[in-house]
Amino acid sequence: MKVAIVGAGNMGMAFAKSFIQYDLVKKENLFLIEKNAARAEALQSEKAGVVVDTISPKVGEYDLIILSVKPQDYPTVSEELKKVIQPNQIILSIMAGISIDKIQESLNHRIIVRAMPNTPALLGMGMTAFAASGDITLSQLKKVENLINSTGRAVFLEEESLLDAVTALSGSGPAYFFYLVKAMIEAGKEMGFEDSMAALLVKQTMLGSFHLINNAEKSLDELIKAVASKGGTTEAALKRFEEGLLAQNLKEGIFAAQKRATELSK
Ligand SMILES: NC(=O)C1=CN([C@@H]2O[C@H](COP(=O)(O)OP(=O)(O)OC[C@H]3O[C@@H](n4cnc5c(N)ncnc54)[C@H](O)[C@@H]3O)[C@@H](O)[C@H]2O)C=CC1
Ligand SMILES: O=C(O)[C@@H]1CCC=N1
Repeated sequence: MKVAIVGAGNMGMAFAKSFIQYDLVKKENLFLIEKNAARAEALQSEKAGVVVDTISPKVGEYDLIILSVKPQDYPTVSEELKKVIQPNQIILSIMAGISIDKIQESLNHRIIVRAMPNTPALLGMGMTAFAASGDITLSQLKKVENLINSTGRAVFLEEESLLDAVTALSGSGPAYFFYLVKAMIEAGKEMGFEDSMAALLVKQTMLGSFHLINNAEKSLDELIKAVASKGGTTEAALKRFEEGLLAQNLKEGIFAAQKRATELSK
């Protein structure tokens, strides 16, 4: 398959690297359109693919075009892209908040897949949800799904409107996890540990706990109960979290992310 990527930044390249790793796309068939000169030069020197800095008619030769610029940069991109796009090309957008309708209208093009990945895709451990326009064939959809599967797990959504919630939950989710880990490491340092020791204690705890969620055959409440002894230390921490409305604040943060995704589509 021949793939062009408009915006070879973090997510665009996370995708590209997985396609190459699983031999779904050959480097000579990977067209990287990257506006930032320093970034383009770095991609060039690591021989990541065929690197260019602007959208040209050559883009029309690729089976799939991935849109991975920031939503704010999309108007400029669509202006250029609509001049060169060919009717049989598949568009895969990973941009937050920009609807299939909007992409169809701005590109005057029908075949659109809209996906929301996350950064663990860098390690082939991403979580992506995707939806598609009614105009796509099953064969085209399967081709895109096969590509996304190389970046981790993928789920198809019948309802595109759920993608803003996906963005808030799994798209932004890695940042929430890093935020919690960072706060725990900081607490460790304030209690007297060296940075590296605090980080080790927290990271191994998060890793082991994640595997318990998947393997212990217990609900999250049961797992919490198994740690929190009556009158003990965990209970003291959980009580403080409840007083500070930590769970509620987390949920409200996620709802704010969903609202922002919806705003981006306007
Ligand atoms: N970073 C994340 O965790 C996730 C990001 N996304 C979406 O992916 C998209 C990209 O995000 P990131 O990779 O984080 O951003 P990024 O800033 O790393 O990458 C965007 C790239 O697009 C390039 N660019 C901007 N305008 C261009 C143009 N006209 N032509 C060619 N290249 C151009 C920039 O120079 C930059 O390298 C966004 O729309 C975001 O909503 C989706 C899921 C997760
Ligand atoms: O923060 C953002 O807007 C993008 C979408 C999901 C993760 N990063």
